[in-house]
Amino acid sequence: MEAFQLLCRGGARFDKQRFKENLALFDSKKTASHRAEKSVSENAELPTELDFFKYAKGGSGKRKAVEIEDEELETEVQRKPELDHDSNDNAPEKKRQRVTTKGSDVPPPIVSFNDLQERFNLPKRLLSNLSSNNYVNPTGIQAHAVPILLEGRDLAAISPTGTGKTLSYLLPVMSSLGVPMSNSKHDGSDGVRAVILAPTRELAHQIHNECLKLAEGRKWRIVLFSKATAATLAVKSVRDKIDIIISTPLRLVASLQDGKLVLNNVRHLVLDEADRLLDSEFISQTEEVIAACTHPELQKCVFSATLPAGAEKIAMSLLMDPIRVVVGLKDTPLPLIVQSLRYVADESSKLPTLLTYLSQPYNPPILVFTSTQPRASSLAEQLILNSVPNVDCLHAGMTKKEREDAVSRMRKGESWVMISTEVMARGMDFKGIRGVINYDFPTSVQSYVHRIGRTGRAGREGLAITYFTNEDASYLKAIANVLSQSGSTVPEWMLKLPKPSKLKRRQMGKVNRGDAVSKAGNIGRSLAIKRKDMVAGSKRRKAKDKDE
Ligand SMILES: Nc1ncnc2c1ncn2[C@@H]1O[C@H](COP(=O)(O)OP(=O)(O)OP(=O)(O)O)[C@@H](O)[C@H]1O
Repeated sequence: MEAFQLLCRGGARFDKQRFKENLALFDSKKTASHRAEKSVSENAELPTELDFFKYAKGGSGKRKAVEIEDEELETEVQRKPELDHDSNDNAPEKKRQRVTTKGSDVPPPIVSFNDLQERFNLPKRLLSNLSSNNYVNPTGIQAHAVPILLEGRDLAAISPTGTGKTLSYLLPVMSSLGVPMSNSKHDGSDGVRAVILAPTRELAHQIHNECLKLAEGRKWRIVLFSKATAATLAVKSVRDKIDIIISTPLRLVASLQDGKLVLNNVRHLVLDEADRLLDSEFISQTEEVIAACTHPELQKCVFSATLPAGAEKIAMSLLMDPIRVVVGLKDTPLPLIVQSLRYVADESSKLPTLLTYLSQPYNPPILVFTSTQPRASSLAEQLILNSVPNVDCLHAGMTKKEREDAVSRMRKGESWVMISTEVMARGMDFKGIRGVINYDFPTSVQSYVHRIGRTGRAGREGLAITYFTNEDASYLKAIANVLSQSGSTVPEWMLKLPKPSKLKRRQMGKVNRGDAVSKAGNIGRSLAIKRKDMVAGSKRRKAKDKDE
C-alpha cells in the first residue's frame, strides 16, 4: 500500500498536454479493444485446448433463458425508451423497457414531469430545479414510482442500474414534505421527517449531493449523517429543524442507541440498495432504524436494481399494502452494456491479461473489481510498477479522507484505472465510466449486476469483462445466464454447464486467492507449463476418442 500511495500520489497524474496524441486514441467511439472484446464474446467457440469441461461438442445452438421469478404480472406497460432525454450526449436509441406493476389501485404513470404539477401540485421550485439539472423527461422507473409515492403508497421498486432510481424517491419525498422545517410554524410535530438509508458512506454522500440539487433555492436542512453531524444533532433544538437525514444504518443505530437521535416524526423512510440493507450483514441495523420510525403515517419504500426472492420476501413484509414495480427483467443488466467472459486459466495469468488490455487503446476510465481490500491495493501497486498511468484505488480499508479524495479524483476524470472492491459496486454514479473489469469473479449474480452497472449509465454504452479461472468454472453458468438474458451472446458450452447447487452458489467468488495478486514477472514459466499441459491433455483426449 505504501508503494502504491507513494507512486500514485507522486507520479500517477496524467499530463493531458504531454500525452495529447495518446489521448486522441481514446476519442474514437469504438476502439479496437472494444471491438475485439465484442468479437471474443460473439464468436467464442471453445478452443479444443481449453475444453476442460468438454462442452464444446454437441452444442445445440439454442440459448437457454434464465428462470424468471416474475410470473404473476398484473399490468404491463410499454414505456418510452429509457433515458431518451439524453439526446445531447449522443445516446444511442434505447431498447424499450418493459415495466410491470403489481398491487392494488396502482396509480397511472406520468408522461412528463409537468404532469406532476397538475396531478399532485408539485412545488414550482422543484420543477424548475429539475430542469436546471437537465432532468427533462422521467425515466421508466421515475414515471411509475413518483406518482405511487406521491399518493402515499408503500413501494418496492426494481429497476436496472443507472436508470434514475435516486430521483424516483427524492422527488416525491421532497414534494411531500412541502415546506422546509425552518420555514414552517411550530405545530408540535418537530423532528426529522425523512430518512434515507444507503449501505456505504460514498453512496450516502452521493445521494446527499443529489438531494441538494433539488433543494436549491429553499432552506431545506438535509444532513449527511456522520460522527460530526451526529454530535450536532444530539441537541434537540437543532434536530427538530432537520428535514432529511441520509445515512448508513450503522451510523444511525449508534446515535439511536446512545439516545442522541429520535426518529418518531419520520414520515418517509427509503431503503436504497434494499437487498444489501436487508442481507445478513445489515439486517439487524436496518430493522433497528425501521423500529425507531414509529409515526403512524410512515411511508416506506425500497429500491434496488436487484431483489432476490429472500430479500423481496423480507422487504414485502416491511411494507403496508405495497405496490411492486419492476422495470425490465429482474436481476438483469441493461442491454447497453456489452458483456463478455474471459478465460484466464489461473491467478497468475490475470495480471498479464490486464496489462495486455491496458497496453492497447482502451476507453478510460475503467473500474476494476477485486475480491478483497489487500488485493485491490496489491493490484494497484502492480499496475503502477508496470507503468500504467493514472491508476487509483478505493476500498473500505482506507481512511475517510483517502476515500473521499479517490472519489473526487474519479469525478474529475483524473483516474483512468480505478481499482476497487464491492464498496464501489453499488449505486456509485460516475457518468463517464466506459468499462468494468471483474478481475476477481463476482460473489453472486447480484454482485455481478451491480458491479457492471457502474458503466452503461444514463443511456450511455458500456463494456464489461469478467475474468474467470478454473476455480471459478463451477459458478460460470449463473453469470453466463445473466449475459444471455440481457442480450449478450454467450458460448453454448457455458450455458450447458451444470447448475451449481444453492450451497455452491453461496461460495461463488469466495475462492482463497491470497492477499497479493500474482506478479506479472512470475507468470511466464508457469503459464507456459500450464499451456503445455493443456495441449497435451487435449491431444490425449482426441487420441482416446479416435481409439473408441
Ligand atoms: N430524468 C432524468 N433525466 C436525465 N438524467 C437522469 C434522469 N434521472 C436520472 N438521471 C441521471 O442518471 C444517472 C443514474 O441515476 P441514478 O444514480 O439515480 O441511477 P440508479 O438507478 O440509482 O443506479 P444504481 O442502481 O446503480 O444505484 C445519474 O447520473 C442521474 O443524474
